[in-house]
Amino acid sequence: MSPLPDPAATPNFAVIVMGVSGCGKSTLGSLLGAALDAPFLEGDDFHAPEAVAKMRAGCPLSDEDRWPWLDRIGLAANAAVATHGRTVIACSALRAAYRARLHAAIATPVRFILLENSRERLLARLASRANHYMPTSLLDSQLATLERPGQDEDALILNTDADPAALRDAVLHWLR
Ligand SMILES: Nc1ncnc2c1ncn2[C@@H]1O[C@H](COP(=O)(O)OP(=O)(O)O)[C@@H](O)[C@H]1O
Ligand SMILES: O=C(O)[C@H](O)[C@@H](O)[C@H](O)[C@H](O)COP(=O)(O)O
Repeated sequence: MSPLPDPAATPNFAVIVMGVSGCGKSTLGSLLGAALDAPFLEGDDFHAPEAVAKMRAGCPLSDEDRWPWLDRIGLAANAAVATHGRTVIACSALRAAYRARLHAAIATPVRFILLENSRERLLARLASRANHYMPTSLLDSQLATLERPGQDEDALILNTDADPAALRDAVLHWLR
């Protein structure tokens, strides 16, 4: 892998790793944050306690639950870009309207990466993940809500059968 561009000479940007629960957002996002020397923001940390309780109880979030959450992520992204010039965010961003909200909230170019896998593989990964509030029973509603980015959104789409380091390198290549 060739060296990254000089951060001082690189325009500001935000990278959002998106997709349904268990697709690998946090795993890839934290690797990308380290590789880009950028703060990594975990979208789960910005949910209201009531929203986490709702998901824990097996109830999908509504648009009304998600709008303020997306706006909080936007504010945190702007703060991270102000201090570091770039940030990497893990955020489900399942619908096109949520991605538009993030674009509107974040005052710098935003690049989306959709992570995908089969329902069976996602269920297995969710089941093997310890200490997480998200029940596997919500996967089907996540998959039903997901609107894959269209061509107009210029997103990178990756399957997470590949190992995380290979995915990280594919994203770094795409960003250049
Ligand atoms: N590329 C990958 N290959 C194998 N396992 C992965 C990969 N990405 C994530 N995982 C595993 O799948 C589970 C869900 O990943 P996670 O990053 O928490 O997903 P998300 O943040 O999208 O919910 C975790 O146990 C993680 O270790
Ligand atoms: O919009 C949503 O419904 C949530 O953001 C959801 O997509 C997210 O998946 C959960 O917060 C669980 O977190 P993980 O994605 O880390 O499983």
